Amino acid sequence: MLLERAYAKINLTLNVLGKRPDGYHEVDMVMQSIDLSDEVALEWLPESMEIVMESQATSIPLDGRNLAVIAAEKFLSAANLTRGVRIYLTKNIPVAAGLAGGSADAAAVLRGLNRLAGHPFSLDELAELGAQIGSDVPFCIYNGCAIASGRGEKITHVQPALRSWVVLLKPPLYVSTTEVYQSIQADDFSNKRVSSAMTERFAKGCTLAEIESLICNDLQPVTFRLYPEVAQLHRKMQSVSGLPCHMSGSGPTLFTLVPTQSAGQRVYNALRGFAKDVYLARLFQPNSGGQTG
Ligand SMILES: C[C@@](CO)(OP(=O)(O)O)[C@H](O)COP(=O)(O)OP(=O)(O)OC[C@H]1O[C@@H](n2ccc(N)nc2=O)[C@H](O)[C@@H]1O
Ligand SMILES: Nc1ncnc2c1ncn2[C@@H]1O[C@H](COP(=O)(O)OP(=O)(O)O)[C@@H](O)[C@H]1O
Repeated sequence: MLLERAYAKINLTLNVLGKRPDGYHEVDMVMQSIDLSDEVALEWLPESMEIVMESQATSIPLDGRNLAVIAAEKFLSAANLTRGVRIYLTKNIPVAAGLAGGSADAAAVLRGLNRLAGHPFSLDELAELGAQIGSDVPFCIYNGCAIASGRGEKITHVQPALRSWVVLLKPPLYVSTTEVYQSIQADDFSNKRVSSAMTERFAKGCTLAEIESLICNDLQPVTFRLYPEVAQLHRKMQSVSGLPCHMSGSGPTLFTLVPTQSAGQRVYNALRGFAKDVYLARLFQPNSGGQTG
């Protein structure tokens, strides 16, 4: 049995630059992994050609619609393998939350099967395969901090990254990424890419306070219009924490960055007074040696 971790992400910047002829939106984002993670266990099935998926999670399909199963199918076909696989997913990342949980699971399956099969693909090749599954999957292959452009699949690694903790609040509702992108109006588009300004500040070793003013998300007003209860929770989170709060991806998860674990614990305790799904996590960088394919 081989274990692979699937890390959630937050968006430190998310600019939507326009709609493309293929129906996707051109984006420019600073993506950052956090150490809130799912665990994927994988093994070959000796006497079966099936992909068998199991999980303790009750809120996601465990059949061919699961992104982990789709990833296994893609991998086997690209590697020209006819083998059965068992996937056991321990789900900790909240679902449909703007944290790329499904994409992270798909990426972990690609990395894990690549290890089981003796590394037929490089990480870059796995990212290309991942792009066929979803726009966020290539980033989840590498983890760490990156600028993501195109529809989100073009990855430029960023080093050094920000060192910080994050407190997350997941509002109790389901947000569809497709619905949010479909609800964008002309005024929501930005003509600027904030990502390079932010990563220049990382390189200068700027403090969290100096980075804070650049955190942005063009999808935030869209989701707030669709779900006013998220806007209301955002106001409450800011007033209770006394800190600027932001939305990740298409939402609805809200987050605030804090410099230390103890500061994070104080904010966590305050938010737990009115919200059930609150998490304290650390921004995650893979080992300096990087992950192997
Ligand atoms: C908004 C973001 C920000 O990181 O994350 P989440 O909120 O999903 O975590 C991503 O852009 C989400 O990427 P991902 O969740 O992989 O989306 P995909 O499966 O590729 O696309 C789902 C649907 O979203 C829309 N879509 C997605 C990406 C993009 N750049 N433009 C789009 O218009 C399309 O309608 C597409 O059919
Ligand atoms: N392994 C998976 N984990 C979570 N969601 C999954 C998975 N496979 C498929 N899905 C579906 O993908 C959709 C988006 O889930 P998720 O990736 O958690 O959202 P987001 O990208 O907003 O963080 C949900 O409708 C969910 O049912």
